[in-house]
Amino acid sequence: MNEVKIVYWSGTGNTEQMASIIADGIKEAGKEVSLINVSNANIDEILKEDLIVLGCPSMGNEELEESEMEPFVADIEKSLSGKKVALFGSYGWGSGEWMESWEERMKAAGSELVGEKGIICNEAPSGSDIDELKEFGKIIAESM
Ligand SMILES: Cc1cc2nc3c(=O)[nH]c(=O)nc-3n(C[C@H](O)[C@H](O)[C@H](O)COP(=O)(O)O)c2cc1C
Repeated sequence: MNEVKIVYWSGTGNTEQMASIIADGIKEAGKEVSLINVSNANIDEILKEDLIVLGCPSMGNEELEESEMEPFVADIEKSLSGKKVALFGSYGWGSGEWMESWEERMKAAGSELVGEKGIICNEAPSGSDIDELKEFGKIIAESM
C-alpha cells in the first residue's frame, strides 16, 4: 500500500479542512494520499487497504452523520479486524462524546487505532490544531 485513503463526510467544511491538513502531514512524510468524500467511496476499494483514515463531525446527538457516514461505517466495520484505523472530526458544543463512542466501536470491530485516539477540533481547525493534525498525518504515514 503506497497511498493513504482518507474517507470523510463534512457538511460545512470543517472536517474537510482537517482532512486536508492531515493529508499535508502525510505528504510531508513522503507518502501519497487521496481525499475521498464518503459519497464517492467504493467500499471494496477501501477495504483493500490495511490502514483506513476516517473523518466525520459530531452530528445528531453526538452521532456520526446518519445518511452517508453511518451506513458506510456500518458496512466496513464487519471487515476491520486486524486493520489500522485513524479517526478525526470536528464538533461544536459537545465534549467529544461522539468520538469516544466511535473509537470504542472501531476497537470492538477488531481494528487498532492509529495514535490510540481520534483527533477532534472545535469547529474549524486553527492555531495548535494545525500542528496536531499535521503530526497526526506523519504518525499515519509512519504506521503504514
Ligand atoms: C444537525 C447538526 C447536529 C450537530 N450535533 C452536534 C453534537 O451533537 N455535538 C457537537 O459537539 N456538535 C454538533 N454539531 C456541530 C458540528 O459538529 C460542528 O459544527 C462541526 O464543526 C461541523 O463539521 P463540518 O463543517 O465538517 O460539517 C451539530 C451540527 C449539526 C448541523
